[in-house]
Amino acid sequence: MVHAEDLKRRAAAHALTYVTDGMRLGLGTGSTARHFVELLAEKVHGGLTVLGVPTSEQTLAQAVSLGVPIATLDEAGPLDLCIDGADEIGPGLALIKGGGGALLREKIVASAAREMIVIADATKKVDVLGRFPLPIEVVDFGVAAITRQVVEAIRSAGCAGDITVRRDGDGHPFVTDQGHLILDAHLGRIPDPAALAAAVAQVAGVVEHGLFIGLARRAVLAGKDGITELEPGSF
Ligand SMILES: O=C(CO)[C@H](O)[C@H](O)COP(=O)(O)O
Repeated sequence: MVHAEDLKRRAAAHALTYVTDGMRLGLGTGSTARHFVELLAEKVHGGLTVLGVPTSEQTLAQAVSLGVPIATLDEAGPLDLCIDGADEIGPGLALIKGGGGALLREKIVASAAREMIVIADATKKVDVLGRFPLPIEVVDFGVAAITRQVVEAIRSAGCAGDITVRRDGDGHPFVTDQGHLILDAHLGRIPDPAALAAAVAQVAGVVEHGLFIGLARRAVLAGKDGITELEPGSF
C-alpha cells in the first residue's frame, strides 16, 4: 500500500516540473505544500533561482529554515505561479481550502498569481464539494451574531448543517495569522458552490471563505496508479 505522505510528495515533485528559473512563486500551506517547499529547497541548493511568497507563518518559517529566498507579496509583485494543496477538489477545479487555517493569505496569494496549481493525493478529488467542513474566516467581534447570519446565508444557497468555532489543541479558539477566527461549516454537500460563495461573502464580519472558485488552472493528483493532471474543463 502506498502511504498518503508518499502520494503528496509525488504530486509535489510533479508540480516542480512547472517551476522554471527566475519564477516568483506563491508557496502554499499544509502537509502537501510542505513537501513542495522541501523539494523546491533542494532545487534552490542545486542552483535554481526563485523568489517565494509564503501563505502562512508556518510556511515562512519552513522556507527560511531551508534557505528558500522569500519576499512579502508586495515586495515580490505579480507572481508567476502559486502551488498549494487543498482539502477537496471538485468539478471545474473548485476547491475547499483552509483546513490549515491559512485560507485568507492563500486566496490573496493565489489571486495574485498568473496561475495556480493545486497538488494533492487523489483522494481529495470529489464529485460534490462539502464533505470536508467549509472554513469561514471571521472577525472576533460578534461571533454569535455573525454565525447566525452565516446560517441564513448557507440556507439561502440550498445548504444546511452545523457551524462550529474552530479550536486549537488546547481547546482555545483557533486564531489565524491575520488574527481572525474560523467557523467550520459542516454541510455534507454543496450543490452550488458559486451560490454559496456569493451568499457567505455578503455576511458582515466574514473576512473570507474557503471556496476557491476559478483560481486553480491545473490539479496534480497522485494516486496509486500514478499522476493525473486535471484542468477545469477536463474534470
Ligand atoms: O488549505 C490549506 C491550509 O489552509 C491546505 O492546503 C489544505 O488544508 C490541505 O492540507 P494538506 O496538504 O495537509 O492535506
